[in-house]
Amino acid sequence: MPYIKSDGKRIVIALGGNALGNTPQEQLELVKHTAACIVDMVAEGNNVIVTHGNGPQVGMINNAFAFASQHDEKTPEMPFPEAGAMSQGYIGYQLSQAILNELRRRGIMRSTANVVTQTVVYPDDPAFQNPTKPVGAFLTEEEAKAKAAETGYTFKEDAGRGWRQVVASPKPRRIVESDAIQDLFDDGYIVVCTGGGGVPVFERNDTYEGVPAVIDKDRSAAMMAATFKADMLVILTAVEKVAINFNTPEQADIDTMDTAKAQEYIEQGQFAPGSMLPKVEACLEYVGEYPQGKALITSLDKAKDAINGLTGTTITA
Ligand SMILES: Nc1ncnc2c1ncn2[C@@H]1O[C@H](COP(=O)(O)OP(=O)(O)O)[C@@H](O)[C@H]1O
Ligand SMILES: NC(=O)OP(=O)(O)O
Repeated sequence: MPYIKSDGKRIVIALGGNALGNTPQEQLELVKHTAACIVDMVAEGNNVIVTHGNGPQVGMINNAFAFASQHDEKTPEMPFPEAGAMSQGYIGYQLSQAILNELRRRGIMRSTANVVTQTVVYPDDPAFQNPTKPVGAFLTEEEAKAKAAETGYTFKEDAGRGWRQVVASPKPRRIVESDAIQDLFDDGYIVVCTGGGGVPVFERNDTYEGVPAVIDKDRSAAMMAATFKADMLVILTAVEKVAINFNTPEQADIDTMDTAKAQEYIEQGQFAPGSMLPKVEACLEYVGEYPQGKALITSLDKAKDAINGLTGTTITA
């Protein structure tokens, strides 16, 4: 399908878990709505890069192969980096297909391009000593402890929502396919890439090598937004605005915050580690690197209004 090069805003979008759901079947349905929200932004003339999480999906693939290989000698074990690449592949396929279908339905002559992406991380990253990234399903404390005893995996409580396996989440340093993504973006493609933050790789002796870890997709999205000098980083999650005193009777939504105010709230512990804190930190990394940029945290449903300044939480330098 041909595409029209647009002169609108250049936006890097990071999709949260609620845009995808937990199973491929659930996801196939949910991505129709996700695609409609993305195409709403494209229809206004914006150029978008779409990245997405993969915590539940990479955990599911990893668990499935671990279980199957234990019970069937013909099924191999699947290395964790390959499980990450598989998650990027199938999520990217479903997202891209749903976006294409929505573009066609509305008669919009734009096209998608999917890039399975690798992200360089450093071997001496302290994250490797302290796994923090939740992957896979939510378990009860009893289930998690039983699984930990059986497999040796690490499980932690995830922001009051249950127990999940955790793996290391090193800082993204460089997107290997950055030039290709930038060319596709500049040519007007809706680029679906860097899913799950990209498959983490070490770069040693001029060679890339996969690492069993999961990068925070919001951090990789922030790095791309800064690298590509995107006008906006848009982090889409389940809430319309970031709040102080979240989930208490004193909850108050934040419309805008600059770096200094955000740091003050971080020091007060206003943003939960493992959920909202890394999103705010990702926004700060982006505006720190590219102060002309605007970072936005909002919900998928409010994305179009938020990029037009009507809602969401905006974070500026
Ligand atoms: N201060 C806060 N303001 C708003 N939401 C918060 C706050 N602290 C924690 N949260 C929670 O963080 C969630 C977003 O994190 P998470 O669900 O991990 O992200 P993702 O959408 O990427 O999967 C929100 O849906 C909300 O439940
Ligand atoms: N890779 C990543 O950040 O995934 P989730 O958003 O699903 O945790």
